[in-house]
Amino acid sequence: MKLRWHRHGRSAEEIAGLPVVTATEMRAAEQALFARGTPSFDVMSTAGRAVVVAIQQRWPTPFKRALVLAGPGNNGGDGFIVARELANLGCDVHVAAAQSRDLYSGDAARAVALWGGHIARLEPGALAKLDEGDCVVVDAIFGIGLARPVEGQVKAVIHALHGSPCPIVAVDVPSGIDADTGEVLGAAPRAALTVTFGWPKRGHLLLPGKEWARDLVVADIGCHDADLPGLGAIPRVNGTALWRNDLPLPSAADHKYTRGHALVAGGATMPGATRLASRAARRIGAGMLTVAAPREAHPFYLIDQPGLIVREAAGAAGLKTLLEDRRFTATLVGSGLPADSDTRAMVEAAAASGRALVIDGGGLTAFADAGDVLAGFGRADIILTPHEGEFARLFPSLKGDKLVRTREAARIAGCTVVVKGADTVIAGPDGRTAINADAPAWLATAGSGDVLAGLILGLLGQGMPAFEAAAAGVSLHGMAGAAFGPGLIAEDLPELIPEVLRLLSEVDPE
Ligand SMILES: NC(=O)C1=CN([C@@H]2O[C@H](COP(=O)(O)OP(=O)(O)OC[C@H]3O[C@@H](n4cnc5c(N)ncnc54)[C@H](OP(=O)(O)O)[C@@H]3O)[C@@H](O)[C@H]2O)[C@H](O)CC1
Ligand SMILES: [K+]
Repeated sequence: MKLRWHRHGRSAEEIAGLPVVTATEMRAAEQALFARGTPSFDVMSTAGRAVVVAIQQRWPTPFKRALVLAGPGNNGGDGFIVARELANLGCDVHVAAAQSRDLYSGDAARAVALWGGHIARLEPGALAKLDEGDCVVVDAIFGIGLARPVEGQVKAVIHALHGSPCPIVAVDVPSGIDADTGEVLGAAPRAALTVTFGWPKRGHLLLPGKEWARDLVVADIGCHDADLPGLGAIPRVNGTALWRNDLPLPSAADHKYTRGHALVAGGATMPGATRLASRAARRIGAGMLTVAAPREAHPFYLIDQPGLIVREAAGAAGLKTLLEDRRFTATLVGSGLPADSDTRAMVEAAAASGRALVIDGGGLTAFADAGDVLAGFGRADIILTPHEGEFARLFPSLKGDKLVRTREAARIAGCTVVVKGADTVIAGPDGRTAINADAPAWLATAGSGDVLAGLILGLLGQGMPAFEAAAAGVSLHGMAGAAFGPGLIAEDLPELIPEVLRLLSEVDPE
């Protein structure tokens, strides 16, 4: 039984590269599996057994008791399989169901028939069992068939679960979490572990669903990627599988110029941000790094990075002149710059130079009321790195979940878009999309975004394709944050890149 684990807040490498599907895509793949001759009830049985194996792996000491909460559909059916399997292992299993035995149909009815035990009503009273402790709760109320907000008795049960010391294992999806968007519809239990089938669902990786699902297991139930309709356009879990082959690593033939000359537009107001980005670009391998800044700002940039070049460039005209030097391979404009017309002009000058470009911070907000100008840029090697606030000001008309909005922004702008957060989404204008699953919460510190912009610049400057540079930058940023952990400040991140690259080089790229 192949189970892929993604422990919450830890590396997602085990699920990296996997398609991230919607309920509709999952159902289509399920049908393809059935069409290949696999009986649907066998798939349900495999799904139920996978939940039990995951529980055994997560909690090696068997629970004395289990309380299975079963809904009216096939998610409930899975629950009855789990109940029987746990009972066969000697666990004292109790089942509470949303409807009586005779109302079940199809595979779920077969699963109910195989459960010989008592079935209580699904109501808060059924949770009394938990008071005895040493009990696991199996949430098999709703899965990908959730069709509307949870209410009534089910809502009351979910509320009564909050604060229970007994861990909750969600079957497929925490009941009440929209599998496509990660939204909480009415109410949902906070799981300790979620076991899903085939592939991760969008709602497992997007907030808030990601926080409700917690540890995630993806169980193989016999589906193949080829069963998925429109596989090429389906988002993927970010990780080395998406960018490793394009990661620029130096060879004996390299020298500073072949490793790319990156340029960062710097100012006098927030030089710290520009310095963090510059340091990160150098740490990730840019052969040379120049900060272009007005003369009065030069002392800020000369203090701590002797290897960094500082050139005078006043505004867009100065930047334009500098970029006539064809040896510059990529530019970053915005980190540490005010959101004003000067900055906007510098972004436009950098875009007009035809060089790969990262637009961050003030460089984005400078277009707050002129999103259509950004739309005119239309180049995949122009990478926008907004956080949600900046995104909302740039694309105020876009609605829907983060994945849908980011994709649409990439399509509209014709650029690569990285919308940052605990569930960062990377989207290319060609429709390729990745969701980052393992950014540690320690990254929520000032300057962290500037480091990310610098990492992406450094990779772009070395000639890495834009989508891969963005995806790799986000991953490496997360790996550095995880490597440091508690007490992380942005200044620590660039200095951890060498360790992250060393670890990567030790991992065999199978
Ligand atoms: N994907 C796979 O490969 C497999 C999935 N399995 C499991 O099956 C579920 C999906 O089962 P499905 O029956 O389609 O849907 P659910 O069980 O998730 O829920 C649907 C039933 O729940 C009712 N419903 C939906 N929302 C609500 C609500 N807010 N309040 C009350 N009732 C609700 C819905 O009723 P309708 O009135 O809308 O018809 C349905 O009765 C999947 O998640 C997996 O766990 C297979 O077992 C294995 C293969
Ligand atoms: K569930």
